[in-house]
Amino acid sequence: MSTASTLRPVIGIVMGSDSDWPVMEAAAQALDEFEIPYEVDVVSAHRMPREMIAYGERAAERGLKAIIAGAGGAAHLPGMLASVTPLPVIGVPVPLKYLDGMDSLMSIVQMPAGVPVATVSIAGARNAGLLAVRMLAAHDADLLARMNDFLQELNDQATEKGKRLRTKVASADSFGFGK
Ligand SMILES: Nc1c(C(=O)O)ncn1[C@@H]1O[C@H](COP(=O)(O)O)[C@@H](O)[C@H]1O
Repeated sequence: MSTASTLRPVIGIVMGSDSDWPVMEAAAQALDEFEIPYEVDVVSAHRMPREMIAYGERAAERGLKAIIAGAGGAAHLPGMLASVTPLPVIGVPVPLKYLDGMDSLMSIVQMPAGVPVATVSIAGARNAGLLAVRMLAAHDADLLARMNDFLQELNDQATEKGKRLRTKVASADSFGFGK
C-alpha cells in the first residue's frame, strides 16, 4: 500500500487493477492540490474478495473518511465496498477497450436502494477527488474556504475564456469574417 504523504490517510483511493491507475491518478492529483492525505491500493472484489471485504470493513476504524473506488467492465468493487462500510463511497467508471466505459458506468451507478455509491462520469476521477474534498470541507472551515477559492478560480477562467472568444469574433468581424 502506498501513501501519498506521511500524514495519516483520510481518503482511500482503490481500484480493481493497476491498469486503472492512468485514469485514477487524477483523483490523487485533486487531493494533492488540497493537501489531503490519501492512500492508494489495488483491491479487487472479483480477484481478492476476502481482502476487499477486510479493506471495506476496516476503513472507518483506520481513520478513512471516504473511499474513492474505480473499476472497469463488470465494476462491482465500488458497490461491494459500499455494502461493508458506512463511509461514503465514490465510484469511478473506468473505460476499457470495449463498450467505452458504458459497462463500468452501468455496473456502478445502478445500486439498490439503501447502498448508495456516488458515481461520477466515465473516467471522472478528478471530480471524484474534488467530491471527496467537498465531503471533508463540510466539517472543515479552512478547507471550505479553499474550495470556495477554487470555485472562484474556475469562474475567473471561464470569464476570461468568454472575453477572449468575444475579442476573437469581433476582430474576425472587422475583416468581414465570421458572418
Ligand atoms: N471491475 C474489476 C474488479 C472488481 O470490480 O472487483 N476487479 C478488477 N476489475 C477490472 O478489471 C479490469 C481489467 O483488469 P486487468 O487490466 O488487471 O486485466 C480493470 O479495469 C479492473 O478495474
